[in-house]
Amino acid sequence: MTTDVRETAVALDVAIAATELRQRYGEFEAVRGVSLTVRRGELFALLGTNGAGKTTTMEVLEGYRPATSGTVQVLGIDPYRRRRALSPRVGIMLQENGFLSDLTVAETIGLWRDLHANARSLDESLELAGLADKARVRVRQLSGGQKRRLDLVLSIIGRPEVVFLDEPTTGMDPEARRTTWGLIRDLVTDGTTILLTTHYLEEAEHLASRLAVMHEGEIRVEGTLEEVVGRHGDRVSFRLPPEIPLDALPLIGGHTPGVALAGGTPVVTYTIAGGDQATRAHEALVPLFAWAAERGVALERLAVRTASLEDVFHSVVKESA
Ligand SMILES: Nc1ncnc2c1ncn2[C@@H]1O[C@H](COP(=O)(O)OP(=O)(O)OP(=O)(O)O)[C@@H](O)[C@H]1O
Repeated sequence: MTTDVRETAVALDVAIAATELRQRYGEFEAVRGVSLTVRRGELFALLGTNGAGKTTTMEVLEGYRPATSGTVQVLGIDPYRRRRALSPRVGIMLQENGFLSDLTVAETIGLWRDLHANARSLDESLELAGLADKARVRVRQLSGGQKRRLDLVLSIIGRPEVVFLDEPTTGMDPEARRTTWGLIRDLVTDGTTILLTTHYLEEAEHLASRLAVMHEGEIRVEGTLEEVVGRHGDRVSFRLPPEIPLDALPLIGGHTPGVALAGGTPVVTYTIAGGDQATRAHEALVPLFAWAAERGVALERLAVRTASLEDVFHSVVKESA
């Protein structure tokens, strides 16, 4: 099989693939064996701590640098060796934009339009950027959030099949962020494949079909939001009844509780993982209520909640500490 045939075969339903990707900067290994697959039409969110290796991973996938080891493919093509073949099909929004800040918004869009065969019109681009009234304004006079929005629109001006968005909504106010999410969702609806990095967990919750949390160069957690938080477990919590000593708290499903102070009051929390996600909280509550009834105590402020993405994120960092 020639390289091209093999590449095409892989490209049918996988848009982005990295296998055992490693990236060194001198002695420092920034990415340590990352494997991920993004299917066509999917939005995959790469989350992680500062310095986790997200941007580095993106840069290798974008073809900015060759991988130190491992393989990467975008639309079945090696993004570094065949960057020119790939570039009309890929849109890239970097963390730092490279605008010529003396140009007006319209001139900047015009410049980008000239680079693409099937570019969106100036009017559509201004509309998508929410900058219809800023066409004659110089780019340097835009706010940080407006520049991000313009940058996003420039990355999709040529209607790419795959888009890399590195922290696309940083610096945007909550309203602008919501509008931008709408734009990103529309791209996905139209079949665009998107790999996005973000520090806003809510952004991943809103947009991602699948997500991964990176830390220290590795993917530590990966899956759909439901899978990721489901694996982490449900939380059952209540105020510790004053008359109950800590060692009298029951085991629930074999788990001991954690006790932490919340506003000066000890709060008991059980993390219920494994089992049937749909019913495990219920199964945990049955023996807990029996225990409380036996002792004649009420479980004050009883709450059951599924783990949040934030819980998952913090535990990834804590496990490494
Ligand atoms: N050109 C470079 N030369 C040397 N080290 C680098 C270079 N670029 C990145 N690094 C280091 O590699 C690690 C990963 O950086 P990277 O920018 O990929 O992380 P990140 O997950 O995108 O972080 P952030 O969320 O802060 O943007 C960091 O420790 C960073 O200091």
